[in-house]
Amino acid sequence: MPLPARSILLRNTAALRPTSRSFNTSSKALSRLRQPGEPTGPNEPPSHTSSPPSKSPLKVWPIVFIFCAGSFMFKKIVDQRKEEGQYQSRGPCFKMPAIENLGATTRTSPLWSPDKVTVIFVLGGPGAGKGTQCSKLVSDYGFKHLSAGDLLREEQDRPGSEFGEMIKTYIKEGTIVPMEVTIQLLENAMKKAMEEDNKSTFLIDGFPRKLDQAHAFERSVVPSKFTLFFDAPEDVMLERLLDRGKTSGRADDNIESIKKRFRTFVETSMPVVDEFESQNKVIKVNATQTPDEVYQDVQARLKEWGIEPITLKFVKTDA
Ligand SMILES: Nc1ncnc2c1ncn2[C@@H]1O[C@H](COP(=O)(O)OP(=O)(O)OP(=O)(O)O)[C@@H](O)[C@H]1O
Ligand SMILES: O=c1ccn([C@@H]2O[C@H](COP(=O)(O)O)[C@@H](O)[C@H]2O)c(=O)[nH]1
Repeated sequence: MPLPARSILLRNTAALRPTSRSFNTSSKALSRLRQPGEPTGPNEPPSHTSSPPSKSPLKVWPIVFIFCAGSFMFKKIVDQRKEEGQYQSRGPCFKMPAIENLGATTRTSPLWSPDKVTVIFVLGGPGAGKGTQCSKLVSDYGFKHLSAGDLLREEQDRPGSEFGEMIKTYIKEGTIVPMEVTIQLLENAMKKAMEEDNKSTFLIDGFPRKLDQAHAFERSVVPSKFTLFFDAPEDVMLERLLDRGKTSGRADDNIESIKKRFRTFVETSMPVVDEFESQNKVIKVNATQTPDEVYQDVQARLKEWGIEPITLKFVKTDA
């Protein structure tokens, strides 16, 4: 802030001059001889009316100094709060300017039409089996699978990423990374899959985890077709996650992080499912069954939405 603060100061110096008369020794001397409101001389108006501003720059320095010190202290406090906000476990109170500058969420109309680009959101509690089912769908339906969590972990580990540390903290705490980052990562990955692999149907796994993400994505990227929701109770998910944690190497597959993730899921992510449900855009599947049983249900439900597998069967021939 040094420059704006200085330019304000320069403008204010002129504005402050009239009031600085009280610091002028000659004015002080005169006021000692006068009663309040008494004219300052035979041809002078009473003292409560304005008199010409003093030209001496010396008189404004105390005010300039106080202003500078105040601005400096204010900037220090703002900087400190920004830093604290970035590492708060329940989400930041200040966003980094760099995040605000990310373009994906600033559009007021969608980048793509739902006629050209199909997005299926995949939601469910941590460990419900979203990733497992997405893998199966990819091989049978040719969808492009994009996991928001995987994209965030990739960005976290990318050398030189300005968001790496922040993402790490949010993931460990099981809270939701500011939507600007996640939506930009998703948009980039979608563009890449369209350009390089000619994909136009996306399974977006583990997103949107918060209402603001859902609204921003549908407003600025593309409206979703529907949401595939994998439903399982916490005890089932906990057992799966602890088991996965033995080999996953994930920083959040431990009991402390899992509890926080469950809480975030109930408080922050379920409202997203409820909102889509109210729009009749949710396919809910019982995720406590075996992976194959869950998948059978998924396939049956997709068929109801007119979505069929594209799997090519290779038949062995004699030639
Ligand atoms: N239906 C199932 N029955 C038993 N185990 C399952 C089932 N589906 C997935 N799993 C196992 O549970 C663990 C979590 O599955 P998966 O990674 O697919 O869940 P997820 O919903 O994507 O989790 P997260 O949200 O944490 O990424 C994995 O170890 C997986 O092998
Ligand atoms: O939209 C999202 C998706 C994920 N996160 C963070 O990542 C972790 C892990 O996500 P998984 O889907 O389990 O891989 C999640 O707990 C969040 O901290 C996010 O912030 N926003």
